[in-house]
Amino acid sequence: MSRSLPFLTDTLGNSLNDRLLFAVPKKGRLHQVCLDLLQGSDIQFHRHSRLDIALVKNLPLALVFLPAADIPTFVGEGRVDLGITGRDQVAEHECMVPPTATSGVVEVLDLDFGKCSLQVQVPMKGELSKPEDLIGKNVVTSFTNLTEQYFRKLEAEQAGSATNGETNGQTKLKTHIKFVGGSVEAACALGVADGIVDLVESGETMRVAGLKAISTVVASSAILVKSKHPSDDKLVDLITARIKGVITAQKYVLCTYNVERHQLEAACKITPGKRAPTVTSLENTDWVAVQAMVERKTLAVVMDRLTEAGATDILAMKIENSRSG
Ligand SMILES: Nc1ncnc2c1ncn2[C@@H]1O[C@H](COP(=O)(O)OP(=O)(O)OP(=O)(O)O)[C@@H](O)[C@H]1O
Ligand SMILES: O=P(O)(O)OC[C@H]1O[C@H](OP(=O)(O)OP(=O)(O)O)[C@H](O)[C@@H]1O
Repeated sequence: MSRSLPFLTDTLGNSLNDRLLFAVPKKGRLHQVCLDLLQGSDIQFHRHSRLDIALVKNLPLALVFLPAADIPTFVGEGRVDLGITGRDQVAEHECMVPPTATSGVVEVLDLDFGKCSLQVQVPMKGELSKPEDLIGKNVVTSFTNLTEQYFRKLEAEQAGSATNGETNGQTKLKTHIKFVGGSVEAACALGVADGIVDLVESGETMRVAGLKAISTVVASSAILVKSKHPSDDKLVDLITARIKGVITAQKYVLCTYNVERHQLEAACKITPGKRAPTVTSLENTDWVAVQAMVERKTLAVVMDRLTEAGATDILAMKIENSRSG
């Protein structure tokens, strides 16, 4: 490990040179979920107020709190080894700074939260109904690079370009793309935009603003990313395994039930488990006890089907943590 960070060393009175640096969103939608994930992974730290760096007490690691939008830059340049951000932010960054052999981020893990889509939206009431209708008009977004790439392709396709939709950096874009840092949904009502490109999760913000989605630019979720050459590969693997364990534990529950042996095959088809269900004989009976991991979101239906298949004493238990190969 050889990184020279004199400023950070002075500010904290501690050396960061021998620590893996891990960037975490300092605010916004991903912040609290990331803190919960760190806690579940037993990454212990104390963050002084106003300070965006926290030393981890029980691992040679330091957390760096950064805006989600900046994390791909720091990780991509190898200034920070690991980070959590949205796939949308990585895509936006890579539009501007394409990865090379030595720079750019590597996706390590889909974290299964922060799910949303970057969508082209227009007023619900109005003449615009398809993305092509916005060509030559004003489009407001926080994702100017992805939006420019999207409309460049659309304009080229519409012009029947010989490049067959390939982007051409030299052609002047007809569509006017403007940046705003937040509250993008207000732009149409305020007359700044004819359409917007903004994130949609539940769709509530879009509906309340009187907008409808007409196309998807990128589907996103939170991801764990690493630099191309992290300072400590072993520690990256250890943190990845811990985070994966927490994510899996949140995604699954442990389901146990009793079933008569002649109904076991049908029951096991309902709960195949991650690898296979664990089956234990109940002493001096024709009954067996079955244990299997079940995806939390399918649990109610699985329990209904198990009951129909003759299972009884069905229990579902929260998994605190997990680890698998
Ligand atoms: N409504 C949402 N639902 C799920 N994930 C979202 C949502 N909005 C944003 N995200 C994800 O969170 C990331 C960070 O967005 P967010 O707007 O919360 O950050 P920010 O701009 O740093 O914070 P703030 O808006 O509070 O200033 C996005 O790039 C996206 O991946
Ligand atoms: O589909 P929904 O569930 O309504 O979520 C979408 C909204 O969430 C995000 O904004 P956020 O609330 O984070 O604030 P911002 O507008 O300041 O970015 C996004 O930019 C949308 O406005």
